[in-house]
Amino acid sequence: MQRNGVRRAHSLWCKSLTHNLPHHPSIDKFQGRDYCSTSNSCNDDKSFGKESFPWKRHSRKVSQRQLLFWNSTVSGTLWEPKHFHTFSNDKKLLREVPKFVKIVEVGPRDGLQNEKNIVPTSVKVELIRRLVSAGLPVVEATSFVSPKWVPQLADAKNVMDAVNTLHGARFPVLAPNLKGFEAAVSAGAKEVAIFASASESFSLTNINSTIQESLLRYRAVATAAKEHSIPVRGYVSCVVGCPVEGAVPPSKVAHVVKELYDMGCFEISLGDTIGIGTPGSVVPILEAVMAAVPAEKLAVHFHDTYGQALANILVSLQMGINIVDSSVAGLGGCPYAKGASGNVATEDVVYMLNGLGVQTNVDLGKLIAAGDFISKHLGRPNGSKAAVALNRRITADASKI
Ligand SMILES: CC(C)(COP(=O)([O-])OP(=O)([O-])OC[C@H]1O[C@@H](n2cnc3c(N)ncnc32)[C@H](O)[C@@H]1OP(=O)([O-])[O-])[C@@H](O)C(=O)NCCC(=O)NCCSC(=O)C[C@@](C)(O)CC(=O)[O-]
Repeated sequence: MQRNGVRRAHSLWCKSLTHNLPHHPSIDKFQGRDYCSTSNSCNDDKSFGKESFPWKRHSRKVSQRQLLFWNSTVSGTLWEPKHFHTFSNDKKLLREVPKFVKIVEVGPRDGLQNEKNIVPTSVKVELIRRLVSAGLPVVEATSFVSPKWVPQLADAKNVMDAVNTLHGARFPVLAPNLKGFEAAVSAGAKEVAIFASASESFSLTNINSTIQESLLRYRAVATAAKEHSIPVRGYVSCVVGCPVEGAVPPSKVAHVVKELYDMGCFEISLGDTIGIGTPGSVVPILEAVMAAVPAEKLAVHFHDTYGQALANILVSLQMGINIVDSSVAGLGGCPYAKGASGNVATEDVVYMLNGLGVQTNVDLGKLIAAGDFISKHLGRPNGSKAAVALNRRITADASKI
């Protein structure tokens, strides 16, 4: 079948950033959590307590005024949800926003699958380790797809060998067919994700099959996964529009979502693969999908091509969604969706959620350090606006003391 063969157009920025944000032990709190084990259900423990992560105090002599300034800026206390809760989340407009949002970090997979230069396995593993230690409960680690089509993730087995020694998060991997599923299981994966599309053209380009054919394949994967008690996450790409077909009708999105739900996916992520959605187009899609599948089974996955991702996430939260996919440092783009930019940056999502008083259990300082780590490796600035602003602020504030 003819493929677009469109591959990564990247501009290279050469500025690298190094920052030493203080950090804290935070992965233990997740240890002992159960993994999902049943169809359409996943034992996500939303009760794990928000820990407070006071930054290390510097022991140099400063005045009381300087100390207050330091405490409220560099120390990071302004980032903590408790400082926002009382004056934002009680407002009528934001009443519907959930108290807890689960963030699914897709950077190591969705982010790195599109990189021009292949990232060494050790760097991927270090990135994943840092993301886990920042408190992210789910880190999508890699894909068991054809290395011919996605050479960037050809080291999936090696990544999993290292990831299997980490604790404190779930590490789903993409599996496009039984071959991928079997390879994932033998590499020790405990959760897989299947990825369908709401657009026929994108399905052909991305996985070389029609939507119907792909659903048949995925049913086989879901059945095999059930036999292994492996939870399956579902993705639907192009929920707003397709690079070839243009707008995709919400009813078509709802149909594919329902198919994935009926085959046992415990969670289905709605991907605006090319990042064209606005709240105006996202609301009707969510309405159609939520008429077919309960809101608590849905996640949103916005690329930020038009700068609309945070607005789309906010409106999704107001409609009852409490699972958000994002990518550290805004890494990403799809090799088969020309012009698609990176995912919304996890740092920006956490910053917004902190501002709304929504709990995530993610340590923003450690997350920013993880984003800086991978951005430095890729030789370009961190794609998160919040990370850049906070880094700049820390440097500026530190220089005043
Ligand atoms: C789907 C396939 C595998 C179909 O693959 P195919 O080309 O249609 O053909 P095939 O099934 O006949 O296999 C062809 C060759 O691939 C091998 N093969 C077959 N399956 C596998 C496998 N699992 N792992 C490793 N190798 C595999 C197979 O063994 C054979 O090898 P050969 O005989 O030529 O040496 C292929 O098209 C593919 O890998 N596509 C890549 C899809 C992809 O990863 N896309 C990016 C992720 S999706 C996405 O980004 C969207 C999402 C999820 O993020 C949401 C959003 O952003 O909106």
